[in-house]
Amino acid sequence: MKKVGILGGTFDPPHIGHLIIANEVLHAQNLDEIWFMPNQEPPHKIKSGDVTNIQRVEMLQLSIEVHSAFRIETLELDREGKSYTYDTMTLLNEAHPDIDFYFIIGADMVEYLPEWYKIEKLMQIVKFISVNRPKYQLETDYPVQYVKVPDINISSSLIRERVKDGETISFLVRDEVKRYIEENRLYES
Ligand SMILES: Nc1ncnc2c1ncn2[C@@H]1O[C@H](COP(=O)(O)OP(=O)(O)OP(=O)(O)O)[C@@H](O)[C@H]1O
Ligand SMILES: O=C(O)c1ccc[n+]([C@@H]2O[C@H](COP(=O)([O-])O)[C@@H](O)[C@H]2O)c1
Repeated sequence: MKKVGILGGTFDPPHIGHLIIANEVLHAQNLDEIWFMPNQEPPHKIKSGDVTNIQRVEMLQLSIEVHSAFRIETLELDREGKSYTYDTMTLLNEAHPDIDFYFIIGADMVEYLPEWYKIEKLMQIVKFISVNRPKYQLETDYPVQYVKVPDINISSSLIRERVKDGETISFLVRDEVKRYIEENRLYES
């Protein structure tokens, strides 16, 4: 069976933390590929409203082109409403019976797991891999594997605040993404 890690996210915008954790998990778990999966509506927070789905996908494309094992899965963008992972993984398992999926989450999402939609059933249809994230706890009663990554204190919120305040985002996102944000005047207000 092919082993694929799914990094679901809002990617508003994608930053180097996403790339680092994807690469670390790819190697630590001997996965074949990582699929970056932008959500339509994040179940637990509100998108910034500054970007379109197409812009988030374009920034993801610019981010992942560095790695031949990185792909984008746009399935959640075809569905309106909140992107519940249970619904998505049911569809992905049906569409790819030859693939063993691993859903990758940062420690902030581990803390939130008890609130996930149909969490008990979700745990039965996909394996979870967690990674550490500064300021969040990894303890959970759910059967989640753990991959230790270098602590990365970068978030999409930080990038948005920096742009709004006219501060640098160099090296926090890929240069191509920085240029895209500037050219499209994203996150300025
Ligand atoms: N610096 C990081 N360290 C570990 N995990 C991270 C990091 N940044 C993002 N993640 C994980 O990547 C996934 C997608 O994150 P997302 O696209 O929501 O970015 P974010 O930085 O958390 O965004 P925001 O600041 O807008 O909440 C989530 O599982 C999140 O926990
Ligand atoms: O299904 C849920 O209830 C659920 C609750 C919180 C987060 N998720 C998913 O977890 C991934 C990371 O979430 P986010 O919002 O931090 O980008 C993303 O794919 C979300 O759709 C899913």
